[in-house]
Amino acid sequence: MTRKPREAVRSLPVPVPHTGVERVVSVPLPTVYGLSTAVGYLDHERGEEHMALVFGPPGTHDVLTRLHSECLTGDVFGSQHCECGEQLDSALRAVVAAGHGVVVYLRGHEGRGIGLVAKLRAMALQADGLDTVDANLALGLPVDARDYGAAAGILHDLGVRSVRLLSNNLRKREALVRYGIPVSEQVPLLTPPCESNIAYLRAKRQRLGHHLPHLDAYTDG
Ligand SMILES: Nc1nc2c(ncn2[C@@H]2O[C@H](COP(=O)(O)OP(=O)(O)OP(=O)(O)O)[C@@H](O)[C@H]2O)c(=O)[nH]1
Ligand SMILES: [Zn+2]
Repeated sequence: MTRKPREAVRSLPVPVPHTGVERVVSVPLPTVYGLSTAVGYLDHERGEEHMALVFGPPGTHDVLTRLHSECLTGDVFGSQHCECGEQLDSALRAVVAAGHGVVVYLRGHEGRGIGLVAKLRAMALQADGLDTVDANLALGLPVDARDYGAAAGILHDLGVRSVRLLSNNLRKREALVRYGIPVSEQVPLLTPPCESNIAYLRAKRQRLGHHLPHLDAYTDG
């Protein structure tokens, strides 16, 4: 048998899953959506905490998965500046309807990675007329500072090897693939716009490239 030289093996372009997350605890969590298992993780690389809600035995391939970026205002307080709370609700319902799946709740992603108070400052600038991209830039902050290495590490730890990703954000898909989790399908998570968030959703579509085709049905005024 011929063996490959070590250097050749090392240089293969295999995506490496993030290894900096540690599973700390796993506990049954009954929710209004159904019984889940809450799995707590520490991301030692970034000093962040994350949680995965697992419904059923998740399976290994084509697992219906939501990577949800924390949004305190939307997820907890029902803010209509954005659609995060409604997306979280829809994602949990979709996973439960499918019978199994995973919702990874990414803390440290708050405000697309700039943090809660900076996000509130960006929202104040939007109230003055800037859009969601220019508001971050006006604060001297990145438009999107999120990293998905921890998410990939969490999925890997849960035994998930490929996903059907509940998201309208093509960058999430690309990031997961880069971290070694193939996306077999991108499942849209569209919410009906309201007066308070339609301009924000349009900015997400035009400037961040989110796939939001349903907005075509809504005209100005
Ligand atoms: N900086 C900033 N962050 C916001 C704003 N509104 C919501 N967010 C944050 O945006 C994050 C969600 O990102 P989005 O770009 O809305 O959506 P996404 O998660 O990339 O895409 P989907 O998977 O389709 O939901 C959450 O962390 C929110 O806290 C805003 O006006 N400014
Ligand atoms: Zn939000």
